[in-house]
Amino acid sequence: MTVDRSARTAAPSTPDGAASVVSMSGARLSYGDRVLWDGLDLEVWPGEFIAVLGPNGSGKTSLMRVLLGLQKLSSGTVRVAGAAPGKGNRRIGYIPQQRALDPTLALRGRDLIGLGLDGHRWGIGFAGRGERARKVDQALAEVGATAFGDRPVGLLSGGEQQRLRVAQALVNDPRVLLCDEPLLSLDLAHQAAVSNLIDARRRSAGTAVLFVTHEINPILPLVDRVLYLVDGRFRVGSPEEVMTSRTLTELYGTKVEVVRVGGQIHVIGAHSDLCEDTPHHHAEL
Ligand SMILES: Nc1ncnc2c1ncn2[C@@H]1O[C@H](COP(=O)(O)OP(=O)(O)OP(=O)(O)O)[C@@H](O)[C@H]1O
Repeated sequence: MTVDRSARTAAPSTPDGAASVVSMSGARLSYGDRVLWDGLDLEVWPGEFIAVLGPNGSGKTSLMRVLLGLQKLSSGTVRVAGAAPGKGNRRIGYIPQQRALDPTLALRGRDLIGLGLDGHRWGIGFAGRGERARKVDQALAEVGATAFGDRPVGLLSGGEQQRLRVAQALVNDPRVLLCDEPLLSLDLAHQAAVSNLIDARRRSAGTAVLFVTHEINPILPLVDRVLYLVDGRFRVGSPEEVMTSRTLTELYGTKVEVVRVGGQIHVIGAHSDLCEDTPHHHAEL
């Protein structure tokens, strides 16, 4: 399915009559007195790429957890791939925040990817061993991991492990791909490779992408809409609508400058934890 994104960037509608794959209405999440977000209405359409931005602790990972069915909303409703979160998990791919795997883990890369196909089931594996192996090989090749697919994952570099996580998330053709800072620890070449892979998949298969990041620039050309969370407030819209000095000043409640240089967006403000000013994402392995 090829998706016309231009028709949907500013005002989400259903140009091809497709149903949204994520639907949140009046969603509120609070921990005790602390409100992470409230009144969140969000429809995400097949093939759409949404960047989820916000400073530390603004509730980006918590949003992922709600969509995965790991965290209940305080109020409001949420549906993912046409079902309550947790029920439709097989249609959700998830790339978690990078954490180094245990060096003693006796699991090969191809086993990790295989878990994305049938890890939710006990006993009987994916129908047809040949078909399963073919899908795993294809997923390994897509992330350029064929050469290390048979090595124990715990002995791989952080970037190699991350590429396997991407393959695992995509191997089951998810309708929704949730990415929690998937480019962290990747060098620039692999940041581009992983971004392009995700982009190609959503264009060819209509997979919707929610992509949590502190830095929008590496993915800016791919982004249809931004969901920007700050201290209980949020804005949703195209990068041109949201990433402006006026909007971010309103959101942060303090003077923020958005500067565009050479096709990149830089956010400059009083907070040290503002998005896009954190260069650690470019760390080499
Ligand atoms: N189960 C929980 N109970 C209480 N507070 C929680 C719980 N889970 C998260 N929080 C708090 O909610 C806030 C939002 O956390 P979350 O991990 O969603 O933020 P984030 O935007 O992903 O942050 P970061 O950019 O640092 O990864 C944090 O202050 C966190 O401590």
